[in-house]
Amino acid sequence: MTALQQTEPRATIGVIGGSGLYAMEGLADVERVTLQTPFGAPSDAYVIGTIEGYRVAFLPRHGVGHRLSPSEVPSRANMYGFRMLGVRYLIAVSAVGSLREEYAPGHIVIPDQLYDRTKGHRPDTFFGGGLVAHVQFDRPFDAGLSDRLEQAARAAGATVHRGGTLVVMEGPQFSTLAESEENRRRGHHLIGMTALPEAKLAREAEIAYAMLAMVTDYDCWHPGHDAVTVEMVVQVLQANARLAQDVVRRVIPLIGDGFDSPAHHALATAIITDPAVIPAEKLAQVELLVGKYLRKEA
Ligand SMILES: CSC[C@H]1O[C@H](OP(=O)(O)O)[C@H](O)[C@@H]1O
Ligand SMILES: Nc1ncnc2[nH]cnc12
Repeated sequence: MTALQQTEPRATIGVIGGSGLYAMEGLADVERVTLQTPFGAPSDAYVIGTIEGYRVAFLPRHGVGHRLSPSEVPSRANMYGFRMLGVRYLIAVSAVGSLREEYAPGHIVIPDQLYDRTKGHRPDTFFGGGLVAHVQFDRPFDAGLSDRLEQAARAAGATVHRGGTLVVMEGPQFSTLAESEENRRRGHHLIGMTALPEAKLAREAEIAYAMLAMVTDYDCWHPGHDAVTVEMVVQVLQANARLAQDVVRRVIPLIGDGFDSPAHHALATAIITDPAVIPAEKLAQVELLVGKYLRKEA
């Protein structure tokens, strides 16, 4: 299927899988949807299927086979594509390093803050080009969705930590010891490479976004650990693959038919440009996101 705007809602719940989570288990009535968006092609085809009676759209962030580095993940296309499918609740699964003794490998964290240490090269907004919008981002994760994720993770028997700041680095190299120690001094709890700009774009697409962070290693600061390796990360992910799948399966019915989220109204107070001066091509590009607000103004 190729379409640039939403035609029919196909799923209101989405899951974006990170390292080690390239497919979702237990989906019934599966369809694969290949989308082209005004912001390019997403990481892979979306796989849509039914879990516990609800349609869910899954996308592997790095593509099947893990072809895309963190800097190459096309987050604008990925988030726009989810919105084209009708997704309004997105669970982001991510492998993260721990910067705190108490957040041990194998644990699950539902972070509540982000700190941007990417290098500014990743396209991180749908706006600009004649249409300026400034969404709020003081609370990057949706509280209601995080509550449900926490409940699901506890029900699955995981060791769960609620809250924590995830610092997002550019990568793909892991941190130096000096960087890891500085991240700890700054009070950060976790480190990863992909939550930004993904979370910002979900907000601009008015999708409620929460993260299931799987702790895979202690980064390099921990005296009891050698430098982090991909082998180490993959080993912990493999040992916890079933747990991640179980948490995701359990959170779907908790989201159910949905709930109101501030994220769903993120653009209501964000657009500053006079509709009369927005270029037609720009409007066409983001009609799916802003159409309802601009039509109201007209
Ligand atoms: C394989 S270790 C580093 C890699 O894993 C994480 O990916 P994701 O967030 O998609 O699970 C991390 O951000 C790096 O991209
Ligand atoms: N130590 C680490 N640093 C950055 N991203 C990670 N993803 C998993 N472990 C990580």
